[in-house]
Amino acid sequence: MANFRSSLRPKKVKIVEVGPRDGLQNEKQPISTEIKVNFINKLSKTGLKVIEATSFVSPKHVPQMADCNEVMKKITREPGVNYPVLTPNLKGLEKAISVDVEEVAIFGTASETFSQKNVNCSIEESFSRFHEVIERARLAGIAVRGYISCVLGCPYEGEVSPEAVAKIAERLYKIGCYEISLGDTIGVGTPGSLISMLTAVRKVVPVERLALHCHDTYGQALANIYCASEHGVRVFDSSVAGLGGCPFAKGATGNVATEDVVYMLQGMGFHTGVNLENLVRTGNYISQHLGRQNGSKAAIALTAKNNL
Ligand SMILES: CC(C)(COP(=O)([O-])OP(=O)([O-])OC[C@H]1O[C@@H](n2cnc3c(N)ncnc32)[C@H](O)[C@@H]1OP(=O)([O-])[O-])[C@@H](O)C(=O)NCCC(=O)NCCSC(=O)C[C@@](C)(O)CC(=O)[O-]
Repeated sequence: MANFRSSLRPKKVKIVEVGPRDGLQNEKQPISTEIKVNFINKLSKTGLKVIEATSFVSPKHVPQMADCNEVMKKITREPGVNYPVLTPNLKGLEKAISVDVEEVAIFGTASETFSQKNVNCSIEESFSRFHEVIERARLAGIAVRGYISCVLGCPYEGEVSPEAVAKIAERLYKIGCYEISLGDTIGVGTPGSLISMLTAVRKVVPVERLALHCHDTYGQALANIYCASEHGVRVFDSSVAGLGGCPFAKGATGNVATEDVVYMLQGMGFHTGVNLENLVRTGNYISQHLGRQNGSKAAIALTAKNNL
C-alpha cells in the first residue's frame, strides 16, 4: 500500500527562474530599478521558489546589473522564496553580504577562451577566486551554487569534451557548491550530446546535485530538458518569456522559457508548484516593458485562450 501511495505522489522538480539576471543582463535598453523590482515581486507570487535576482559583477562589464544593490534592497522577499545572486569574486560577495543575500552563485566554464572573455582570467585563476568566495560564504552561512558554461559547446572553441565538463563539475562540487548547474550557453546541444555529457558528469557528481541550464538558440531546449529528466535531473533553470543571453557569448539567445518548461513538466506529472497563469501574466508584463512579444509558445497560446 505504501508503495502504491508513493507511486501516486507527483514527482517534484525545482525550477530556478533566472529571468531577472540572465534574462535581463544582456538587454541594451535601460531598464529601471523599479521595473526590475516589480518584475521580481510578480515572479515571487507565481509559486516559484528560486528567483535569481541580479548579479554583483563589474558594472563596466555588465552595465545592466549596476543597480544590484538597490534591487536587493527594494524587492519584497517572500517567505520560502530564495533570491540567489551571481558573485564572481570576493568583492561581489562582500557587496552581496551587505544586502543580506542568503545564496550566491559562482560561475566557471570548461572552455579557456570563454573564461577569458567572460571573467577575464584563466580557468585556474577562476578557481582561486572561487576558493575565496566559498570560504567567506561558509563563514557567513551563505549557500553557494556553481555554474559551468559551455557544457555542450563554446562560441570560441567549438566542441567541449564531456570529460572537461566533468572535471570542472567535480572540482566545483568538491570545493563546496551544493548544486552544479550545467549551462548550454549557446543552445547548441541535442539530446545526443547531452546524454554523453550527463553520463560523464554523473560519474563524479550525484545526479540530485545537478541542474540543467538551457538556452534555446537551436530549439533543442525542451528536448534536452525532457531527456535530462529521464536521466534523473530534477532542477531546471529557465527565464520567463524566454528572455536572456550571455553578453560574452556571441550569438547566444534567450534561455528556454519558464512557461514552456512548466507546461511540459506539469504535463509529464511533475509537481512544479507554479501557477502557470500568473507566470504567463508576469512574462507578458516584462515583455511589454521590453517592447517585444512574449518568447514562450505556451504563454502566447494561454494568453489567447484565457484572455490573460
Ligand atoms: C569578473 C570580473 C569582475 C573581473 O573583472 P576584471 O576587470 O578582470 O577585474 P578587476 O578585479 O581588475 O576589476 C576591474 C574593475 O571592476 C571592479 N570590480 C571587480 N569585481 C567587481 C564586482 N564583483 N562588483 C563590482 N565591481 C567589481 C574593480 O573594482 C575594478 O574597478 P575600477 O578600479 O576599474 O573602477 C569581470 O570580468 C566581470 O564582472 N565579468 C562579468 C561576467 C558576467 O557577469 N557574465 C555574465 C554572467 S555568466 C553567464 O551568463 C552564464 C550563465 C551563468 O548564465 C550560465 C550559462 O548560460 O552558461
